[in-house]
Amino acid sequence: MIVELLALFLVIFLLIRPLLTSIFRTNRLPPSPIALPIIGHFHLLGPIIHRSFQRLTNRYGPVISLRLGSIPCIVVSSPDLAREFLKTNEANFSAHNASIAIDRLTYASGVAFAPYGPYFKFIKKLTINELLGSRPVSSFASLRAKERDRFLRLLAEKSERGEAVNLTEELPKLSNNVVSLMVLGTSNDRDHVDEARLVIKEVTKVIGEFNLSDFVWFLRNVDLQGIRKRIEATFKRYDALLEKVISDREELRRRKKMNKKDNNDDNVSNNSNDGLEVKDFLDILLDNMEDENAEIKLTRAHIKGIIVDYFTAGTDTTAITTEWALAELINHPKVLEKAREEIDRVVGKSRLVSESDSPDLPYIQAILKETLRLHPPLPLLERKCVKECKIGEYVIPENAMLFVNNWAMARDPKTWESPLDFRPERFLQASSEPGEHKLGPIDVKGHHFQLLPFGSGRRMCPGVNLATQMLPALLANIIQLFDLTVAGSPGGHLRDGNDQAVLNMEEGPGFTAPRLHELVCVPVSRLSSLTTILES
Ligand code: HEM
Repeated sequence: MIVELLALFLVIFLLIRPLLTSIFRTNRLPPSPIALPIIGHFHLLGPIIHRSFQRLTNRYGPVISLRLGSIPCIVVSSPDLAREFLKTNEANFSAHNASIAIDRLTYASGVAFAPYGPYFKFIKKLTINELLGSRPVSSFASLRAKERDRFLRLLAEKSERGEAVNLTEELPKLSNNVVSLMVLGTSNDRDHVDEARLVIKEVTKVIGEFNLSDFVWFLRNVDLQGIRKRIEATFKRYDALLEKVISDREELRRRKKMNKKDNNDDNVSNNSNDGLEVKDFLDILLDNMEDENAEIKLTRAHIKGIIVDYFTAGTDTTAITTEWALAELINHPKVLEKAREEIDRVVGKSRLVSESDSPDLPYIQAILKETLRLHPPLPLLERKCVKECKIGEYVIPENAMLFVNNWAMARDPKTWESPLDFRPERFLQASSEPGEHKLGPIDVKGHHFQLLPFGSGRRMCPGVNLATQMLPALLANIIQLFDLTVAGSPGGHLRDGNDQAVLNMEEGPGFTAPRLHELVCVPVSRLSSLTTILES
C-alpha cells in the first residue's frame, strides 16, 4: 500500500513539477507561459520557430524563459538584452549548442560546435589566417570571379534561348563551388563537388529539424521521428565522399614528396602548373595532422568535421541571402532602378562589376544589409549557457539554451522605422556629392546589437569577410546584366494593394530561413554588349 501511495505521489509530482516551477521560480527565471508536463512549451511552437518566439515575446516581454522538454531555454528579442547576454556576459554564452544530429554529422569534432577552449581557438586562428580572414579572402578573389562568370554565362545562355532558370537551385551551386575551391582546392573534380552539394543539402535539412530526442531525456535513445535513421544514412554517404577526397589528396601528396625527392625539386604544387607551391586549406590541415610537434594535433575526424562545418555554414547562408535580395528587388522596382543608376554611374556598361568596386557601391551594400536585416539566414542566434549566471534580476541556469531572435528584432518598431518595409536608404547617410550615397554607421559585424546577421563576439561568424566581399559583387553583376522576369511556381505570386502581381515572400521552415517558393526567372539581357563583357 505504502509503495503504491509513494508511486502515486511520484507520478503526481512529476506531472505538476513544471507548474510548480513556473509559479515558484518566476522571480528567478524570466517570465514564462505555463508549461505542460514532459513536453514543457513544445506545444506553443509552430513549424517556423522564430515566429512562434516572436508571438510569445509580444505577450510576455523581450526576455522569456521556456522549457523545451527537459531543456531550459531563454529567448531574447531586444538589442539591449542581446548586448547584455552576448557582450557583457559573453564568457557565459561562448558555446553553441550541439544536437544529436550535429554531434554525429560533424564527428563531434568540427569548429562551430566545439566548446570555447584551446582546440576552438587554434582552429579559429588557423581559419582566419589561412581561409576566411580579409587577406586570404582577397587572395581568392580571382577564383571567385571565375565561378561568378560561369554563373553569369549560364544566365546569358538562358537569356539567349528565352529559358527560365531556377535560382533556388543554381545559387547554392555557385556558393558551394566557391567554398569547395577555397577549402579543397582546384584539384577536386566537379563530380565530388556536385555530390558534396547534394549531401550538404541533406545535412542542413536534418540539422534544422527539431528532434524530440534532443529535448526529452527519456527519449534520448528512441527514434520516434525516424531522424536518427536519416542522420546515419546521410553520415554514411558523405563519410565515404570525404574519405575519398582526403585519401586521394594523401596519395597526391605522397607522389609529390617522392618526385620532390627524386628531382631534388623544392616546388610542390597541387593546384597550379606554374611550379609555385599553392596550398589549399585541406593541405594545411593535413600538414598539421602529419606534424608530430603541432601545437594542437588534428585527427582525421577533426579534418572531416571542419570540412563539413565550412560547407554547411557557408553554402546555404550565402545562396539564401542572394535569393532574398533578388526577390526583394523584383518586388521593389524603384530600389532596383536606383541600384542600376549607381552601377551605371560608378562602373558603366562596358565592364563587369568586380569585388574591388564594392566600396564605391554603397547603395548595393545597403541593399545587402537591408536583406540581412529582414531575412537573416540564421534567424535565431543559438548559444548555450556554460555557467549559471545572474543577468539583471534573473538567474540563467547552466546548460540553458539561449536564442537571440534576430528576425523579431528586425521587425520591432521600437528599433526600426516602418520595420516591415524594404528600404535600403535606412543604412545610408547624406553625401556631400548630390545624387550620391554614403553608408551609415550601422555595420553587420556585431558592433550594433540591433543588427546581428553574423552574430557577435568570439563566436561570431568567421565567414563574414567572405560573404560581405562576394555578395555585393554577385548581386551587382546580376542587376547590371539582366532583368529577371518571374516565371513562377504555383503559389509563388500574390496581388498587392494595386492589384499588381508580386512575388510571394513567405518563408519556409528550416535551420536557415529559406523562401517557401522557388525563385524561377527568365533572365532578359539588358546590354547589347553582354557577350563581349562576359568574354573580356
Ligand atoms: C550571408 C552569409 C552568412 C551568414 C548570415 C552567417 C551567419 C552566421 C551566424 C549568425 C553564426 C553564429 C554566430 C554567433 O553565434 O554569434 C555563424 C557561425 C558560423 N559561420 Fe556563418 N554565416 C554566413 C556565411 C558563412 C560562410 C561563407 C562561412 C564559411 C565558409 C561561415 C562559417 C561559419 C562558421 C564556421 C560558424 C561557427 C563559428 C563559431 O562557432 O565560432 N559562415 N554564421
